[in-house]
Parts: sequence; structure tokens; C-alpha cells
Amino acid sequence: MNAFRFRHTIHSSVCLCPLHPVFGVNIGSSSDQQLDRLTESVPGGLVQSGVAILSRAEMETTTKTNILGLSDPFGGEVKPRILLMGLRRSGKSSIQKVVFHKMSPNETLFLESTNKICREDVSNSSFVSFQIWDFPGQIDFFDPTFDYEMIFRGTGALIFVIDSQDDYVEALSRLHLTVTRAYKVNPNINFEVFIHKVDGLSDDHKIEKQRDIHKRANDDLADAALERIHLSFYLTSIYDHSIFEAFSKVVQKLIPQLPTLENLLNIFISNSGIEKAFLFDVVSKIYIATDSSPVDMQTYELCCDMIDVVIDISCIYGLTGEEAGIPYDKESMAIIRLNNTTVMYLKEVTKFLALVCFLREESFERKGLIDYNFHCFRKAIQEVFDVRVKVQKSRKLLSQRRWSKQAMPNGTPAPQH
Ligand SMILES: Nc1nc2c(ncn2[C@@H]2O[C@H](COP(=O)(O)OP(=O)(O)OP(=O)(O)O)[C@@H](O)[C@H]2O)c(=O)[nH]1
Repeated sequence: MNAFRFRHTIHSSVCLCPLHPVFGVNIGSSSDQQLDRLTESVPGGLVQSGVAILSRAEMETTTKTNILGLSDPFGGEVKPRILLMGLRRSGKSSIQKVVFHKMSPNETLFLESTNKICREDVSNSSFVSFQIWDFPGQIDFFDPTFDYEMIFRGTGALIFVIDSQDDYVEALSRLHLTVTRAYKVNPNINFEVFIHKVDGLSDDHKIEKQRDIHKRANDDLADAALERIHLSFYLTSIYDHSIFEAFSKVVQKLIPQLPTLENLLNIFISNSGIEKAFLFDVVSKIYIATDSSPVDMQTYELCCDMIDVVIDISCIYGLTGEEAGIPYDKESMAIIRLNNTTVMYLKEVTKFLALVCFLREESFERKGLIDYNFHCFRKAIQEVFDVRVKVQKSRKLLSQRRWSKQAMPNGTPAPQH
């Protein structure tokens, strides 16, 4: 994990004050119990049709953090699972690499086909914390030897990727099969359909494709008397910000504190003369909450660009050495004046979260007020964090107790210390 301190002030349209972008994605997390359960479901590890689906040894080597998964008996933390599914070459791995590994879109041309489930933990902040499971396209997901029930049971969102530049008839039938199976196991899953690779399509063509896919997918569900299954559709491409925006919306649905965060943002902007505010995870550029006014793509793109500028300049000019270890500074911020009398204001909220606001130049004259309100806002966010941590701790304690009771055979006295 890196922390950078930027000391210089640029006297032009961009002005940066001490800043601490901190980034890092924890890859892999599990516990022995969870691994056991997973690999027990198919003897000798999960292998079928020549497709190795995470052998126990592989899982152990790629899973080495202390954050426990959703279904872990000791894991008080409820860590939602996001599944990336879809036909081969639809773009699943590219999405994961671009959003969470900062891979440049062109590099995805050289990605090899995934031949086993790749699992990754994304734990950038207390709010952005989930597991992503990237499934190989050719996997026969419904092979009887494969424990799909266990997988769906712990799933928060299922993203089904459809290649919009390809014929999507087969993809739609696979989508229907996947969704209906998953719904039977876990009706609480959010079903998200990414109509992907839309960069090659004209605007009219995009809308037409979306309408057609939407209609066919919902007709299939209606024919199966499953109209109650709700599918959300997004037009995405790794070549622009649409994939980050879509992922933001998927992740937001998994944050139980979202209404509280939105409320706090509404109160903050209405009392500070701010027009729009986003709470960003600086590592992934996923926005985890915004105020209740509508989001337009350009505004979102500007925010992403601002975060990039801040991180890049911080990386180039940031101090290294002793001070680099300090991950958080209340003074961290950046101000960018646009040539249309709009000011963009970025401030660190926690070591992974940044608040990015848009306001008129005249409103920015009352910077003291904005900073005071920001101080209150940051305090409130901290309190939301603290409550979440407390809930997680008590859940952990509870499940540990439950687990130790189960582990003790009937009548066995509790160990003496
Ligand atoms: N034009 C365009 N190409 C994309 C996009 N996303 C991915 N691709 C390309 O699609 C191809 C397949 O991408 P992958 O990410 O390997 O697809 P996958 O679904 O993981 O494939 P499997 O591992 O075989 O299941 C690559 O050449 C990517 O560069 C996109 O948004 N637009």
C-alpha cells in the first residue's frame, strides 16, 4: 500500500494541497472452513470437462488476507459476493482487470481465456468490500457435480455480460437459465445485465440493442411465469467510463448504509451551496453514493479525471520516506477551476474515500462555511463507519459462539483454561 504526500501548489487552473491518495486492492480472502466447504463439494477439487475450478491448493495460495468471507462461520463481516458470468469472450475478465487492476483497455486484447474461477477480494474501505468471482465462459455451470447452490447462496449480485457486437441469442438463453436457477436458490440476488462492448455501436444502435435485449429477456421470464425477477440493464464498454458507472450502481445496491450516506450528502450540499457531490472510492473510481439530484455521465467522467490528476501528480511529486507511511491527513484536498465558472473540489474523507463536489465560483467564496460543513460531514461518515464496525464485531462474536457450540460434541464439557 502506498501513501503519498504532495507538498507543491500549482498556480494555474489546478491547485493541489497536501494529499494522500492511498491505494491497494487486497486479492483473495478466505478461511479454512470456507475452503473446505468449497472444495469438499466436488472430491479432489472442482474439476470438470477439463476446466479446473479452483483447486484447494490454488485457492489457498491466492487467498491470504484476514478478512473473512460471507459464509465463513467466524466471519462476522457480511461480505457480498459479485459473480461475473456470461459466454466466452464476452468481456468478463477485461471488466475486472480494467476496473480493479487499472489495466489499460488495449491490454485486454492479450488476455487469455479464463479456465477456472478467479476469485478476488476488493476491500478498499469499510463501505467498498466484496468478493468478485469471474467465471470461465465455457463452464458447464449446471453440471450435477458442481455445487451451484452454495455459490448462489452467498451471492449479492450476479452480473451477466452480453457481447453486444455478437449474436446474442445464445447469451439470452444462458442468461435465462442462470437467472432462474440462481433465483430459486437465492431470491435476494440483484440481477445485473451488462450489454457490453457498446463502443462499436452508434447511439441509435445502442438504444435499439438495449430495447431488444430487455424485451427478449423479460419475455422469456414472463413465459416461465417469473415476472417477479427484476433485471437491471446497463450499456457498458471498457473504453469509456460507462463500465465504472455501471459497477458503481451495482456496488451501491450492496451497501446497506446507502440511504444514510445519500441523506448526509443531501444535507451537506444544501447547506453549502454545492450543486453536486459524490463520495468516491479513489482506488476503483467507483462512486459509492451521491446526492439525490440526477447523475450525468459527463459530471461523473470529470470526477474520474480529477481523481486521476490528483493521484498522478501525487505519485510524481509526493514525498517518500518516513512521511509516506501516514495514510491520512485532514488537509488533503484538490481544487480545479473549470473555464465555465464551475469549481471542482476534492477532499479526502477517509484513507480510501474522497468527496468530489461541483459548485459555482461565487459559492466557493464561502469556502470557510463549506469546510466547516465538510468537517461535520466527515465526522458523520466516521460515525456510520463505527456503527458498521460494531455490528460486524458483534456478529463475529455471535457466530464464533455458535460455531464453538456446534464444534463441541454433545455432553463434552467446555475446555478448562
Ligand atoms: N470493443 C470492446 N472489446 C472488449 C470490451 N471488453 C472486452 N473486450 C475484448 O473482448 C475480448 C474478450 O475479453 P475477455 O475479458 O477475455 O472475455 P471473457 O468473457 O473473460 O472470456 P472467457 O475468459 O473466455 O470467458 C478481449 O479481446 C477484450 O479486449 C469492450 O468494452 N469493448
